[in-house]
Amino acid sequence: MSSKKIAIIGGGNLGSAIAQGLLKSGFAQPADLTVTKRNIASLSELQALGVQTISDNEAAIRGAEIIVVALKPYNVKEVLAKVKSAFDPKRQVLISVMTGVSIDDLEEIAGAGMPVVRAMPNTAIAIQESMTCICYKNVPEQLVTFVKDMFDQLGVTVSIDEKLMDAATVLGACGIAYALRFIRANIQGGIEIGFDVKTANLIAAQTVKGAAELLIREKRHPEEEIDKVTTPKGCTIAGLNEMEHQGFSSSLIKGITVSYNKIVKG
Ligand SMILES: NC(=O)C1=CN([C@@H]2O[C@H](COP(=O)(O)OP(=O)(O)OC[C@H]3O[C@@H](n4cnc5c(N)ncnc54)[C@H](O)[C@@H]3O)[C@@H](O)[C@H]2O)C=CC1
Ligand SMILES: O=C(O)[C@@H]1CCC=N1
Repeated sequence: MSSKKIAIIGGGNLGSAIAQGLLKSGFAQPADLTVTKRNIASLSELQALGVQTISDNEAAIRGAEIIVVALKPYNVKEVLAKVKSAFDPKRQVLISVMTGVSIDDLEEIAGAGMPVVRAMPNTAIAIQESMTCICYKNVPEQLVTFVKDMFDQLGVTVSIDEKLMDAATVLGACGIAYALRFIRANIQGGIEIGFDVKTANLIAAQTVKGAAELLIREKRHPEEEIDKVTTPKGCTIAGLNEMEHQGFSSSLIKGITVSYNKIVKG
């Protein structure tokens, strides 16, 4: 459990998911957590759990040692410029989960010498199942350990070079949406071949979970597992090949590169 005060600046989709994950994991107690948003009325779920929700970013930053910034990338400079004096490099660390905001930008925002972390989680952080890629600058060893511990409670972490952060955003954070769209298509197909939506949803989601677990637990390449399913002249290979004829892998690869170029080229 954390003995440090944590402020989440920007309690939107991701900021709120992080707060929920921190509480569910027991890493943070409600009294140690503050979440900010301009309109705090929509944070009633967190309020009910005992989390402090305020619109005063400056007070939240001053009162915390761990500052997680989950604002939109386009308004972070404007929002945090007003509260720059609240950052204290001697006792705080700034963790940004924002897309495309570099460590250099973050140092400019919070002041030179500020320990800075870029972390790229995904929305499964709310249920402690995030994939979180992390890089650090100027962060003392014990704070690196603290930050890693924190995200380890919220899923799986990997430390990467900052130059891979945009790629991590696409594969890990956008990846949740790609996976969900894959599941949705399975549900649509499942209904067409006879299932009601609820049953199709369960079968599609549990099947994807099982496929992912085979790779994670057994550390295998997907094709090794696919070979076990594709009976010669069988229905699996017939369906898979038709999917490839229709551009299945190609469309995913193209989508991933379009998402990536959207971040790096705008
Ligand atoms: N949603 C996702 O799956 C992921 C998002 N990200 C990044 O996280 C950041 C947040 O994304 P979302 O949560 O999706 O966006 P969001 O729009 O849901 O959250 C941003 C929040 O900041 C609040 N806000 C705006 N001005 C504020 C101010 N002056 N003071 C306090 N709060 C203020 C907004 O009301 C909003 O709730 C973005 O930079 C995004 O790139 C990163 C990984 C995954
Ligand atoms: O779509 C976006 O811009 C953000 C970044 C990663 C997930 N959502």
